[in-house]
Amino acid sequence: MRSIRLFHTSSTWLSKFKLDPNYKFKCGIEIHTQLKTKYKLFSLSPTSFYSTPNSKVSYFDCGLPGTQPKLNPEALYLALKLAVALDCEIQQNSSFDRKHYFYPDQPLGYQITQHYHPIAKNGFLELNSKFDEIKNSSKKINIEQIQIEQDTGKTTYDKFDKSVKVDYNRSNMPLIELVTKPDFEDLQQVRAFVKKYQTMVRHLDICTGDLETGAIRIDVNVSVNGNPRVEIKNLGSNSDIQDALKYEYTRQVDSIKNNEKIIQETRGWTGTKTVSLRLKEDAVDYRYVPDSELPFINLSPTIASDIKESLPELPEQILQKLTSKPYDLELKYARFLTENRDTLNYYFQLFKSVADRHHSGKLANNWFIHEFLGAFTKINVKVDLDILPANFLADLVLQVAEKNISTTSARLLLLQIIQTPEDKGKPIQDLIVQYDLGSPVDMSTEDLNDAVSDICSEIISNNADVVERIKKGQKNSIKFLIGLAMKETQGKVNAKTFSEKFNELLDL
Ligand SMILES: Nc1ncnc2c1ncn2[C@@H]1O[C@H](COP(=O)(O)OP(=O)(O)OP(=O)(O)O)[C@@H](O)[C@H]1O
Ligand SMILES: [Mg+2]
Ligand SMILES: [Mg+2]
Repeated sequence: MRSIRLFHTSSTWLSKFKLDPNYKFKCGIEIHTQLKTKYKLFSLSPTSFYSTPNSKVSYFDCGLPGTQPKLNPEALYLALKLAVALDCEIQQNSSFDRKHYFYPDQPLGYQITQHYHPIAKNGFLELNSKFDEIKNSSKKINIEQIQIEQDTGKTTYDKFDKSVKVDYNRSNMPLIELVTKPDFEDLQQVRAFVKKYQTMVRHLDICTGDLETGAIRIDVNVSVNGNPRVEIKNLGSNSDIQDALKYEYTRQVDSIKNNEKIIQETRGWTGTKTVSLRLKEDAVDYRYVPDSELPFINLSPTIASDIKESLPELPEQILQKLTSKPYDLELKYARFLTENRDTLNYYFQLFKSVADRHHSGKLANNWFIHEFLGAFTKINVKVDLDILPANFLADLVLQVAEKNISTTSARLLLLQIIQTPEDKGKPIQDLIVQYDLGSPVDMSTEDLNDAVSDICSEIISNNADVVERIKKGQKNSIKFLIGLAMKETQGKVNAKTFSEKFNELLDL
């Protein structure tokens, strides 16, 4: 199989950075995840991602006096899905608290969160070297808790009129904060955990899973050799997380070597280094109090098992399935498919559609991953699966399998379809006719056999040097001759026919 750029194998850059065995790295992370609900957490304004600033704001979202919160049950349901998928203990009773601080993006003067009684506790996510890029064979990351909370608005500094602008569209959007125990022992584990978490929230369909858009925001806490922890807030990409961790670990190790005291503090990441934002002594006193307007959440004792039954297959189960019979995909391709639900669904449909028509579904593997997705990469176009529905790609695969069209023609047709919007949705059979790609397949006809013989003979006489090489044992050079013949016939005759003919004519 040809390899294409869509896939990365292992991350060699990670191995360049080494922890010093004398300085023990310890890390715990906090993940904020924006839930994909229709409405906001405590109001009926629609959630919005790309709307005009301040166009999706209700009275409650901007903290007008007299307005009251009402919990959106969809947010609760999505949080529970994640909690169950991570094997957390769902708390039958939980409640909301007010975390006070004053900032323009927080119009209520406090954030509603779950400080004293979160919705779920004590879960875990297991990493293993079969499916995750970690050094040990397995590593369990314990989850301390999952809490539901509101997002804040967004402030931006406008350079032109030198003012700070506030957009309340994000205010009161539903978030969950997941807090892990400080179980990470190296950087690979953090990276693998975040990746696995991203894939999981996408599969559960509770969040887009993207760090770059801010749908997931991560704070990391690092300590070395039992010294106080330092928190680095708001890391926006996987590489920022890795770079910030490397920088902070090295900084702390150097401090210890220089006998400097490490203090508990919160730092920010500038893109090249971490800088102090505030020390523990200056920590804000949040004056947590239970929210007086929101009732307790009381859940049925069977809620965890009920939700468990309704969960889709989790990414790890899917990977297991894709790498075993009948799919038998290589792990890197299985991983690629698992990262995107639409791609995965397309693959399963294609596989089934080919298998249903009495062919090995495995024919689909190469055609989907290398030929179809590869064609987009080849011409540098964003993958759009709608261009060719799965059952149509299955038609094409079968046309090739039944030798009604050559592999070369099928490849050309895929490129053509991708670049021609008018071809979208047209049946494959019609396109084969439209582009005159049907091969004169009937090899029983003497005419065709003669035509193939003529073409091959001519190529042989025009390429004496290649023929000599083949005769001397470089059998592979025959591919060059086949290529010339295919070009001559514009891919209408398949490679196997030419291969047989060349072998016959050259007495191989
Ligand atoms: N010694 C340690 N070294 C590294 N990380 C630690 C250590 N002790 C605790 N942590 C991590 O610090 C994080 C603490 O998060 P938590 O949300 O409980 O508190 P916080 O950071 O003080 O609160 P806030 O949500 O306001 O930032 C957890 O992820 C935990 O695993
Ligand atoms: Mg926290
Ligand atoms: Mg924190």
